[in-house]
Amino acid sequence: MALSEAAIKVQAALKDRGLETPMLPKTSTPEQRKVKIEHHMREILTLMSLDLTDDSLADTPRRIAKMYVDEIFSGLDYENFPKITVIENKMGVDEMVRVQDISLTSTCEHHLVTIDGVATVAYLPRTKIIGLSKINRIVRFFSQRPQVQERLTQQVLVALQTLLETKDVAVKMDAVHYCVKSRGVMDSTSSTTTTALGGIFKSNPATRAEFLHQVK
Ligand SMILES: Nc1nc2c(ncn2[C@@H]2O[C@H](COP(=O)(O)OP(=O)(O)OP(=O)(O)O)[C@@H](O)[C@H]2O)c(=O)[nH]1
Ligand SMILES: [Zn+2]
Repeated sequence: MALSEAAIKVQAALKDRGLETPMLPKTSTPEQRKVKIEHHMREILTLMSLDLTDDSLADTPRRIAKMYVDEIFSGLDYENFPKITVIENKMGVDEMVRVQDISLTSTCEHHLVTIDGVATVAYLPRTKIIGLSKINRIVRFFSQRPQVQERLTQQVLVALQTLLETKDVAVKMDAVHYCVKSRGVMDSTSSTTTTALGGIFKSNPATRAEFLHQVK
């Protein structure tokens, strides 16, 4: 399948900025990847002494393979980049558009456990306006990769800057990392905030404050 124009542009912009997820070129189809992942998962679970003949466990390797490729890591494949609707700003909107409390579920790339949080995204329209749901979809696309929160925040910023043809975009994320909560230091109360500010959100203290303070 050919990549969409939006996917090609965003991929190039991330590469340019050194913000792309470290990835190798794909040499197999999603179906081929699932078959191989299932095989390796079977090995891993068996090594952990689980009896995969048990009816509850029997399909776990296949489920994990499907979940990785089609769901939680589907954002590694630009063929899954959302269909983007951008329209000309004919009505001359020049005030901040902000979408808040976008739910965000990602996976930490160091431990492959859940990152659970919310994102807020804002921009100042110039020549283009984007369909609101597309902002949520872009957050979701980049969340569906192994991630560090800092890179995830930056990737959403650069994707939107590219599609909206303006630097004036801001992204904030608050998330709980289960690698901190359910293992390791076992801290169940801390959360992490990251921001990525572009254009006027970075340079103008009033715009920056308007964004950061109106975010809960
Ligand atoms: N900056 C950043 N660090 C992260 C993120 N997710 C996980 N980490 C951290 O990545 C680090 C990996 O550290 P290591 O010392 O190699 O791994 P570890 O021995 O499992 O570390 P502990 O979690 O301290 O047990 C840990 O400090 C994690 O908290 C993230 O999104 N951003
Ligand atoms: Zn982790």
